Amino acid sequence: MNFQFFTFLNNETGEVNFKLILMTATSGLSNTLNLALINASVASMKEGGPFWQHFVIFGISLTLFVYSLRYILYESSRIAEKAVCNIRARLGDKIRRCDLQSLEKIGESDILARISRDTGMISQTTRPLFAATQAAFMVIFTLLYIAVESPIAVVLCGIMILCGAIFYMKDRDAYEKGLSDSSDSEDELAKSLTGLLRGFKEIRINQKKSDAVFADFCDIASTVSIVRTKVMQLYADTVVFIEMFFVILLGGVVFILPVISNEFAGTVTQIVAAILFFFGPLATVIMMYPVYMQANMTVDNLYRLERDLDRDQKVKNDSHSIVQQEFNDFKTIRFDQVGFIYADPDGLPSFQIGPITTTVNRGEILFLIGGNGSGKTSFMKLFTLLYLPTSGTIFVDDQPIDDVNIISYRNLFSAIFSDFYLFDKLYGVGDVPPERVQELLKLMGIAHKTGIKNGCFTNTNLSTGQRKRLALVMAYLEDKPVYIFDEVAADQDPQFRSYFYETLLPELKAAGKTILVVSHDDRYFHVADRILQMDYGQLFAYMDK
Ligand SMILES: Nc1ncnc2c1ncn2[C@@H]1O[C@H](COP(=O)(O)OP(=O)(O)OP(=O)(O)O)[C@@H](O)[C@H]1O
Repeated sequence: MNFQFFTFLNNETGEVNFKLILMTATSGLSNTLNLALINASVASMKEGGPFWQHFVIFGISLTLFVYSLRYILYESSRIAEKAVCNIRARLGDKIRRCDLQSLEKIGESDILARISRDTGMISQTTRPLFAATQAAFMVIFTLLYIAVESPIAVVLCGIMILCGAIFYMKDRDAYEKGLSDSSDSEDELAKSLTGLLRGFKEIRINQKKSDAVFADFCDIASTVSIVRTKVMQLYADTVVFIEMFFVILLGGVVFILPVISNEFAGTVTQIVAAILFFFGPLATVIMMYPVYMQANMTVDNLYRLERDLDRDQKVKNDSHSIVQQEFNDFKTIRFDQVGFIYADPDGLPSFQIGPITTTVNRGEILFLIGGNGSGKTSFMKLFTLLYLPTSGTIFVDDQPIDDVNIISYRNLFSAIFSDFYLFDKLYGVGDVPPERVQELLKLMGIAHKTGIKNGCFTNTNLSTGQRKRLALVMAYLEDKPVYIFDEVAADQDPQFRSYFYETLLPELKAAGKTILVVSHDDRYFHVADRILQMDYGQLFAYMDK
């Protein structure tokens, strides 16, 4: 028996404890006691019953049952939500500390499916699974009760349940495979849906593309439907099996037992009542078993994601909560034979950056030029150490950057990449006076489009150029020693472009900032102290003042 799901709940919360198990068993036991008391009371009617003693014990047992059942249902809901919250927080934390390359390898849709769909499944199924565990206890105690009433009856029930279990288990592998296929095909569907949403503009203006994408989406949706139908049909077989099994069990007790044992006649009513009584719980246990298998699989998926996030985590000592300022007064950033290699899906090198040996001085304005695919973006990711070098070392002054100081190094930068994301809150800039934000918005010419309220921008539905200006506002507020601007001026009007190159960059330089700008605006090349060129992954000096 695989207890992975319950182990997961306990690992995440430490609260699947003895008391919870005891309460689950108590709930099963007290309900069996209810049955025994009802049976005893019925039997006592021949001797002048029902007796008040039975009634009192029945009251106590019922109270115990209600209390323990309520306890396990409340606790299991709380534990499930706590476990889900913990794993979401832990995975979220690992994601933010993960290497960019690992994140790119795992893929956004896999992460979204795990953190939203799989954790949602755990939160939905935990309570029913605890209820099924309680039902399993009830079945065991009811069988014990039958054993007390008639040992031969429990042997017959036991044999029949065993045969039933063997028959039922024969589909287990098919069921597990069906669940696994279903989970894989739903992941594919999530990926396809992401494409449909992200590529909305492209497909909306191209009917052929729209039809092809939609056909692909329908194919995947239909695969999901076929796989799910198969799983559900196996589930339907289970339901039919349970109904049939129950009737066979009752028939066996009523027709076979009297033939093999003549002491049975006196207890027939109690035993039939007991079977009728435990049928509900037994059905729950059997029906919940596939759900339990699915829950185990979900836990597997979550831990697989966690392992993937951990595996490529090269920076072990990520003291992320303490952002040290140790490099803020740096004089130089030096690349010593720094190289980076992309690998294709077979692990073979597909594109190489460097090895690069160069020095960036504090307060320099550097322009980076190069053709499409020459490696500019990759170089920026390497410069900021979002990608870790596959060879060579980066030095800040004379200090090599390693696992211990990499977080401080990364915190030197404020970057606007071409695919930047704009948060609508002023995250990570402390308590900035709203007047200062307003002043910057005015400076960037977007004060009429957005403002600041309770630490949030009032509007982020802006044009591409305006969004870049808002990103510049954030970059100013972050006030880092090194700025990286990837084609920030490309979507700006001529006035702002001129302002960006001829006022903003020199002002930042005057404030001691180091700036790397990806730009093809040769009209403004005079602003740069140096121009670097990327070509097939190699860095060359294009112009040096
Ligand atoms: N995640 C990745 N995995 C594998 N190869 C990649 C990846 N990203 C980029 N490359 C490859 O690295 C090379 C350099 O890409 P990069 O994006 O750095 O170029 P770029 O100069 O910024 O191009 P552009 O001006 O078109 O944005 C390209 O050949 C590209 O195919």
